[in-house]
Amino acid sequence: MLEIRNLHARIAEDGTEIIRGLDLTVKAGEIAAIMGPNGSGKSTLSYILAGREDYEVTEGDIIYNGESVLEMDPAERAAAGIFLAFQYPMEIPGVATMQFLKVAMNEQRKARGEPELTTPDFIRLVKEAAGSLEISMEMLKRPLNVGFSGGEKKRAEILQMKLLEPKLCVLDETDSGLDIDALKIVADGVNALRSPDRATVVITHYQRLLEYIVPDSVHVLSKGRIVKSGDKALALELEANGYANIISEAA
Ligand SMILES: Nc1ncnc2c1ncn2[C@@H]1O[C@H](COP(=O)(O)OP(=O)(O)OP(=O)(O)O)[C@@H](O)[C@H]1O
Repeated sequence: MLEIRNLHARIAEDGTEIIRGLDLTVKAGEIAAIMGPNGSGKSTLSYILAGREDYEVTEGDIIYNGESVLEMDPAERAAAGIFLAFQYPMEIPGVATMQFLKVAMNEQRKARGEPELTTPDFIRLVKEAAGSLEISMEMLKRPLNVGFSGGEKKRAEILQMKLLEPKLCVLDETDSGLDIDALKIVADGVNALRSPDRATVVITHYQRLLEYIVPDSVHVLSKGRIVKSGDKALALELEANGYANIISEAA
C-alpha cells in the first residue's frame, strides 16, 4: 500500500535536510506506529506524505498503491485516499465545520468522478459519524476548530477521517491533549476504520495509545531515518528504556 524508498527531503526555503534516507513499508490492512525523539522528523514525514509544498524531496520515492505520489499535489493525494490528521489542526474562521465537511467530501467525490452527496444524505452521514465521536451538532455549526478545545480539535480530525474514508490514514500525535475518555473514543474511531484495504500510520510518543490502537509494526525514527523496526513489544521497550540505547546501537 505504502512504500517509502530511500527518501531524502529538505525544507524548501533554506535547504535543511530533515529526512535522510528513510525506508518504510506499510501493507494494506496494517497499522504501523512511528515513534521517535522530538525533532526526529515525524511530523515532517507526515507533511511530505500529504504533499505539503514547504518540503522538497531530493532523492528516493514514495510509492502509494504502486504509483509514485511525488508529482501529485495535496488535493490529488487526498482524492486518491491519503489523509493526514494534523498534530496541530488549523482553525478556519468563517467556515462552519459542517460546510467544511460537505465541501471536503464533495470535492473528493468530484475528483473521483462520483456524484455529489445530497444534503439529506450528507446530514445523515455526519450525524452518524459525529454521534460515535460524541461531537454535538452544535459544535459542527461553529467555525472549524475555532475555539475548540485541544481534545475537540483531535476528535474533529477523526470525524473528517471517518467521513472521507481514506485508504492511507496518517495520524500525527492524535493522542496528545486527549483525556482518558476522549482517547478511547478516538481509538475506537480509528479501530472502526481498520480494514484489509486500508493502511494506517500512527505517530505517537506514548505506548498508552498503542494499548488501544494495537499496531502491527513499530518503527523508530531518528534523525530522519528509521533506525529500528519491530512489533508492539518494541513500543514497550522504548517506554521502559527510552531511545538512547536503540539509537546508539543503530549508529
Ligand atoms: N519549515 C521548517 N523550518 C525550519 N525547521 C523545520 C521546518 N520543518 C521542520 N523543521 C525542523 O525539522 C526537525 C524535525 O521536525 P519535526 O516536526 O518533523 O519533528 P518531530 O519528530 O515531529 O518532533 P516532535 O516529536 O517534537 O513533534 C526539527 O528540528 C524542526 O525544527
